[in-house]
Amino acid sequence: MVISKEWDNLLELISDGIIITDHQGVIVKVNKAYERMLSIKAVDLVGRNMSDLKREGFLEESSSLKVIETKHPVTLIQEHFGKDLIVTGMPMFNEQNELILVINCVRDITELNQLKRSMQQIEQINHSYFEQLTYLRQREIHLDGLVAHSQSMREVLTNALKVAAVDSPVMLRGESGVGKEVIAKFIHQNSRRNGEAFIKVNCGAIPEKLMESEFFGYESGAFTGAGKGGKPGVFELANKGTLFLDEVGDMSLDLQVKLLRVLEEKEFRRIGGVKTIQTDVRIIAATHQHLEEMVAQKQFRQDLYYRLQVYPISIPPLRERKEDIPYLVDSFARKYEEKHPVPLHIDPMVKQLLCRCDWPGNIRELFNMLERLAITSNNGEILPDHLPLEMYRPVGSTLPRNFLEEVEMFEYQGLKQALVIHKTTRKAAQSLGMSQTTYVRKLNLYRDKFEADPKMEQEIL
Ligand SMILES: Nc1ncnc2c1ncn2[C@@H]1O[C@H](COP(=O)(O)OP(=O)(O)OP(=O)(O)O)[C@@H](O)[C@H]1O
Repeated sequence: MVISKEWDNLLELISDGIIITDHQGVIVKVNKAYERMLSIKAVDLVGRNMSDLKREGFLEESSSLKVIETKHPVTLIQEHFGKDLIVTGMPMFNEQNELILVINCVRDITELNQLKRSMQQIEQINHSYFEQLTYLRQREIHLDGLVAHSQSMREVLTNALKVAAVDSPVMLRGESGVGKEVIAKFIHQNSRRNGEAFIKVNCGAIPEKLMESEFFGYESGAFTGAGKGGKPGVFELANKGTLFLDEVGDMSLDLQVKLLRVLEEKEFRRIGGVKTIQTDVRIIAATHQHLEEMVAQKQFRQDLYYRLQVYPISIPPLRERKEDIPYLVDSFARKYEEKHPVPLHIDPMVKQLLCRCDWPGNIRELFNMLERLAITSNNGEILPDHLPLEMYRPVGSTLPRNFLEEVEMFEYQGLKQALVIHKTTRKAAQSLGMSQTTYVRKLNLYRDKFEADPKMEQEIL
């Protein structure tokens, strides 16, 4: 098959490499772009069969041979002489539908691939910079004493950082003492409002009658006892800053309506005042209550609930992130040392023992206990035997040494717990579904095994 002069000229104008074979795979045309791309002369290829070139290792795959085999277009990606190539082979048929030529279009995608790899590297670098940035921002606050070592708390901080970047209301959920206020401050410090006021109102602590004036302030003479010159409320004080509404579930329905109105209209009036005051505050609410149930029972307004619940963050209880405890203890010690002349040394075994407790009062309870221990310790040294008896187990003989003893210790705690609740061994045994004899035998056995001073424990029981 001979290619006409016009076609030949045309093929030389194309910037992609072109290599054409006949229906048997014999090369009939190689354009200049192909020669340049693969640094090869057309005369060395024209007249050669693709099957021979493949056999000699010139190429691994031949699109021409594949097209001849299938009679369909074929696209291959090949590495050829150190270059990444994309090759598309197209069949050409005569009027009798017989294959006469295969036209292969070859494009060098080496640079494109390099670009793709560079892009991927840049993306990876960007990602690691972002992670480092988040980490550094968290560390900065960590230096303020905020501990977030556990995975769950790191997720809380990541979410808090995300929401800090916008102005939406945040709802912090979590048991008492888990650190809702700490996270509220963290959000404020990392928001554009940092540097402006952070005002906290405990909605559960202020008598209902005073709540409205606490929120919106009053003008002089607004009511009996209103001070001269009036007083600004928290919405004025927190202007441009953040208003932290702690225990928002304790707010009266009446005040809920007023709060919702301010949030929607962004303006209010002092009690007894005529002037409308514009307000620009970011609301962070917190509660340990089940607000959804309160909404169902009409104790909390649904519209306010949706308004505040735009971005909820749940802070897990300490018992679900005990790995934070040793770091919290260190954080406490650092804070304590800032205020007291005596350095605090907390024995590592104390940290271990503290990790065994469930801390229903969460971090507040942990810190209160540490404070008590720090005060009662002689020289700032806190040792295991300073801990309350139910926490303290002398090292060695009485601490579980293996899995079986761990299980026994667990069983022993259950036996004791049942006795505390049910008062008599008969009822305790009944509650655990065992006979009184078994109960007493196990209790005595474990008591001898795990208690430093069984007599003392007896008194407690
Ligand atoms: N992640 C933390 N790192 C260090 N200290 C913390 C952390 N979380 C809480 N604390 C400390 O624990 C104590 C209780 O925290 P906070 O007052 O924020 O809890 P809360 O959930 O707001 O409690 P409540 O619901 O009773 O108001 C504070 O002394 C606080 O500094």
